[in-house]
Amino acid sequence: MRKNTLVSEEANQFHPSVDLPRIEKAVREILAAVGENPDREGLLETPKRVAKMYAELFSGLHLDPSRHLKKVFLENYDEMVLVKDISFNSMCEHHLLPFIGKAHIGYLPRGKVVGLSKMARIVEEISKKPQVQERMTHAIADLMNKELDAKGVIVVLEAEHSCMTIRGVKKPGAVTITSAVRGLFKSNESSRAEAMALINQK
Ligand SMILES: Nc1nc2c(ncn2[C@@H]2O[C@H](COP(=O)(O)OP(=O)(O)OP(=O)(O)O)[C@@H](O)[C@H]2O)c(=O)[nH]1
Ligand SMILES: [Zn+2]
Repeated sequence: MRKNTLVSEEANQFHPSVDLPRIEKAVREILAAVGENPDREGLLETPKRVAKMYAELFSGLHLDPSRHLKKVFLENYDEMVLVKDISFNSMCEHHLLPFIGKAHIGYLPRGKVVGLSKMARIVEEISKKPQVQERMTHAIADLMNKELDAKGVIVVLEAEHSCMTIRGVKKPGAVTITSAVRGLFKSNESSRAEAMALINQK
């Protein structure tokens, strides 16, 4: 006997611990609480859609991004590798509103390099949970540093927080920039300056 009639007929393609019917119930409750009629035509499928949306936007809660950095290539290259303009969207944990921007990741390899797409994959997974930009920046830097045993890692994130643009203080265009440096990028000013110049180059 099914407990909740809102439950989707589709197979749950999300992690088994994601309780879609529970999210659907909560969304219905929010709609009612703000004074909407959750039973009107246009809103009938909304709880189901929102449940799937949250399952997708928070899918990183159930993933371990380190798995993307396990396959490395042994390469005699010890100069900087920088992937910039990796687009991301995450959800601010204070308001559950998106913050959207770009990540730039540079590292100085110590004999091991990683597939470039893997740097975008870790950004993607680390972004898919309730986040703050500072923690996300640190998480990317620490993961790169640990898994690659790099000589140095630099991570810069720039993002617009919709909790600051569509509500509250309402300042569209305000961009938050966070950075984290590890290893040589911390101790060597010219390496850090070189990376920042490349990141800022349009
Ligand atoms: N440090 C940091 N703050 C964030 C981030 N995302 C959102 N915030 C801020 O979290 C704060 C929450 O502040 P509160 O005073 O608890 O909540 P609030 O009353 O909704 O605040 P206002 O947005 O000023 O209306 C706000 O200042 C947001 O701008 C983030 O990634 N990092
Ligand atoms: Zn917020």
